Amino acid sequence: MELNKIIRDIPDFPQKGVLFRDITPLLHNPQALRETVDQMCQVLSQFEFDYVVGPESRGFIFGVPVAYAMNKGFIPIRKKGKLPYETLSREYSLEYGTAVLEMHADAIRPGQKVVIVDDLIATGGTSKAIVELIEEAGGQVVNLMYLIELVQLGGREMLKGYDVKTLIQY
Ligand SMILES: O=P(O)(O)OC[C@H]1O[C@H](OP(=O)(O)OP(=O)(O)O)[C@H](O)[C@@H]1O
Ligand SMILES: Nc1ncnc2[nH]cnc12
Repeated sequence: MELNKIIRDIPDFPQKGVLFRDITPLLHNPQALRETVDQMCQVLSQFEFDYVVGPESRGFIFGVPVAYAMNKGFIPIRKKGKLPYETLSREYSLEYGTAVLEMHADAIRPGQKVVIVDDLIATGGTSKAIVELIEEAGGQVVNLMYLIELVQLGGREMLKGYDVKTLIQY
């Protein structure tokens, strides 16, 4: 199944000049959803790790089923003010704005290994902030896994030195 054919392009969303890659048709299609999660698990099966880390909101969509299928725990990264316990936090910039991400301070113990799962890497700003949160907690990022890579936005360069895997490149 060609997953790239099911992703819908929306010009000028959420602001002028951004070509938004809409994954909702892929989520709507049971076969495409299963294949996406299965392919992510297949790639990640070569790594040893303790947790899947995924950012709100779209990182949750793929991160939790991957964690479930691989019998791992899931660590949510949330936008500022949503996590109830003590947090670590990082400001970051996006293709369309800036924000603050947080992780629970006790989510990762020093030496634990994690993979980051998200729907898409654009500038890499979100993922860089997550890597910094994980490393501040003493964790090690062994892989970063995405459905979509927007190559021209340079996310890979931002994450130089880390192992980035993507299923579809634009
Ligand atoms: O590589 P970057 O330039 O950081 O961009 C990628 C991030 O942007 C999107 O999330 P967004 O912040 O739009 O939030 P959402 O998942 O709640 O829609 C996407 O799901 C990634 O997390
Ligand atoms: N162009 C884009 N399409 C979909 N999600 C995004 N997140 C950041 N940039 C994006």
